[in-house]
Amino acid sequence: MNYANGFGNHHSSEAVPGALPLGQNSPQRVPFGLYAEQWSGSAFTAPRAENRRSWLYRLRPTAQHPPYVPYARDTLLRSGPFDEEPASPNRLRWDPLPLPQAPTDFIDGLVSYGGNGDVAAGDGIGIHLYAINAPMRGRAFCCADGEWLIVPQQGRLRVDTELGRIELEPQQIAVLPRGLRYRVEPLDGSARGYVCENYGAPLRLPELGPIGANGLANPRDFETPLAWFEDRDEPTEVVQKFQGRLWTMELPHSPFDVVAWHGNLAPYRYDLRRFNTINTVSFDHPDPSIFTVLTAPSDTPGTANIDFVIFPPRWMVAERSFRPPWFHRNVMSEFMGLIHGEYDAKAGGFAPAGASLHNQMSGHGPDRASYERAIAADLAPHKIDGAMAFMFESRRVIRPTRFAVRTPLSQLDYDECWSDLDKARLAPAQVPA
Ligand SMILES: O=C(O)Cc1cc(O)ccc1O
Ligand SMILES: [Fe+2]
Repeated sequence: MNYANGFGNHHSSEAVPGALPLGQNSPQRVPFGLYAEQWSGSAFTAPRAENRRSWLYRLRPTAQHPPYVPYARDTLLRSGPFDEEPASPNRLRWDPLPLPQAPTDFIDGLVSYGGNGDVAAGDGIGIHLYAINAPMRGRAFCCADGEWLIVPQQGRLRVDTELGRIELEPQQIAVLPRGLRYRVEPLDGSARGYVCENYGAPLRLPELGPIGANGLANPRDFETPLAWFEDRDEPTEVVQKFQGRLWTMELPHSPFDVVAWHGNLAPYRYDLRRFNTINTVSFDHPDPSIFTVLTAPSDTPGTANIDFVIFPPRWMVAERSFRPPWFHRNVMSEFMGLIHGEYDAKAGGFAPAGASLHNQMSGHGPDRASYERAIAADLAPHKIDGAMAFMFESRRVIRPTRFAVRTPLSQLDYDECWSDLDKARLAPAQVPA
């Protein structure tokens, strides 16, 4: 298809031969009278390894637009600071987000569940779900507040972006950099999924350390779309998320008019089924960081603004071990979603398109049924198959939105999944007086 491979590469692409200037970025006269525009995703002076920018050659400069005005429709999209509700030490879990009845496109079908940090400080994340049944017709979206990691759960999407077209299906993900304009179309009538909006440093591949040069998500499996454009003089509403609010303006033409581009700031997709999962071949359940697909670092080494972690199909072979996720309290906060199947720590209640939140230091772990099953299991090699769960793990407490707290999807009985775990048995003589 129309993609170039590799993570963070410098790509060059032209939808019309001869549109891309050679040997320089900004010639006195750009071929065909196109406008050269630099799109900077990092400070000019960021070190090379962090520096991200692309040069776009387009029919009109982005600068040519009327003023933005506040977006009039009600929206459940929220941003940091998340202060609608107190942060709660309680474990939270939600039933699947239903698909809409009325026609709803991607912009209006976004519902924020929570987040942390502050868009103004460029630190933290927003967590949204989408449930949609209509294309963004005559509309484009753009987020100036952060990059968007899109995790489809149901239904294929086509994401037309300024730099090219991405097709996505469940078990694939896309990352859309800050400032990119795009429109989303469900290809199967309706679609549903999760979004992590990252206000901080962009997502990148984790270090591999002693794993070596290969493994986990391999760079060559990341796909960036090639240049594509449309020359349509039809009114298009551009909705921009800026400092936590939506703004809108209308262009008399399509904003998808980039005929050629080159650089290393670009959207990309990745198929989670390509993940080279690494796990124990001896004993004990490793820390789930071994399943990190992408990480967005913070200024504290090894402590991510957000780690995107998956729980893909894999062989469980650990000997003499409790194989599911262990009981746990974590300084990092954990928001989980399920694309399909059953998650090995939860025999019930955690459904595809549902979600859970285990915040900093809240005790969590396998429910009673999963625990009983695991301690009784015959420890023959066993394949966890037909399931794909994921986690957005963040250094800061994830504060729920009002929607998340008040929606009837919120499972008020979530604590019950641990309440009937039996007490450990000691003989009276073993207990200190
Ligand atoms: O289910 C969870 O809470 C996520 C998780 C998974 C795992 O394999 C180990 C620890 C952990 O927190
Ligand atoms: Fe956990």
